[in-house]
Amino acid sequence: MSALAYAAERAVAIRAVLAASGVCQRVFTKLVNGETITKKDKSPVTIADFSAQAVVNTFLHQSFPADPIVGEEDSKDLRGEEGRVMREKVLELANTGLDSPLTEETLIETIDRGTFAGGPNGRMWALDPIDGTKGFLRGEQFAVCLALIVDGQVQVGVMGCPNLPVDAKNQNGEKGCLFITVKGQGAFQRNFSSSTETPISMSDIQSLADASFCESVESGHSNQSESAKIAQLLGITKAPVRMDSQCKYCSISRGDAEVYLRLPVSASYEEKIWDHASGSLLVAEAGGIVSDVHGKPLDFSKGRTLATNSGVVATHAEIHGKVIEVVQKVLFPEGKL
Ligand SMILES: Nc1ncnc2c1ncn2[C@@H]1O[C@H](COP(=O)(O)OS(=O)(=O)O)[C@@H](OP(=O)(O)O)[C@H]1O
Ligand SMILES: [Mg+2]
Ligand SMILES: [Mg+2]
Ligand SMILES: [Mg+2]
Repeated sequence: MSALAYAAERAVAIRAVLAASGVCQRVFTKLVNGETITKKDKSPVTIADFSAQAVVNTFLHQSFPADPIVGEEDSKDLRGEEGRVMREKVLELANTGLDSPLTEETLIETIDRGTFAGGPNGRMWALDPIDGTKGFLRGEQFAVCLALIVDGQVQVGVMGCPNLPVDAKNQNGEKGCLFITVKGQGAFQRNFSSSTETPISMSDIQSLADASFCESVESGHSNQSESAKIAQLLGITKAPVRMDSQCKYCSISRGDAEVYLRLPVSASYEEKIWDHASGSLLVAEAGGIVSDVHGKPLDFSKGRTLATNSGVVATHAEIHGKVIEVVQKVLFPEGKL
């Protein structure tokens, strides 16, 4: 029997995400004020974001040197005299996750391997070294997210969620889980502490009255008053589960909640491919459908953003049509798109 498709990519992605997750956990225990900087759009970035991108990019380059990477971060703030303090910290931290240490020069080069523009052709990796940086800073949920996209289709997704309980029913139990998926091969979860993988699937709810939904913690990332209206119209009575990062996709994929709503707050914001590539494949492989608010599939072939999509609606396949119908009614009451 021939080997499963993308077996090598899956294995390398697991090693890379575990190493980067370890770096993030080490940074968190050391994180102090002043090590967070803010980008032009006011989003935070920490030494952990840079270090984790350097670690993952190093693993990818070792195994797949020809593959381009669409990564969230770049080295701009680490260069020159202004960036020296930050650069030295990032170098030290990144090297805690690597067998062969990077130098200051190779660190910059490695981080900037993530500047690929994306597009419709060929292979590329999409990397969010820390998704949910705000959650990371609060000691709550964040995820290291890596996906392989081939000709615009996500083929492999691996997400490391260091603060996510391995069992949602035991919030005080072991934390740290990895979610793994390859197109056509299903969705799996394993603990950081063991390599045993367990298949996961979305919960097969019979009635929306029993459902609960996930959304962003940040009201600036998803319109929470509209999601409350949608929930009410759907007959959902449970309070929303607010969680940072693609842990939302992971949670619904293993049945902790049934619906993930990300409703656009501003018409001009384009979702980034690294915020959705791995999570959307995980949900699809766990029995769900992921689309934008119009029911259109997410299109990963348009560059670094989902330029032709608006928001995200992820649910079990059985209820997706119904949820989209209500989302449309609430967002576009006059039927205008
Ligand atoms: N305006 C707006 N609308 C939608 N999304 C935005 C917006 N601004 C930022 N971002 C992206 O949100 C990513 C974090 O998403 P979350 O779902 O984790 O939101 S939350 O911060 O937890 O509430 C976050 O990812 P990270 O930067 O990796 O944390 C951003 O890429
Ligand atoms: Mg960010
Ligand atoms: Mg992100
Ligand atoms: Mg990020």
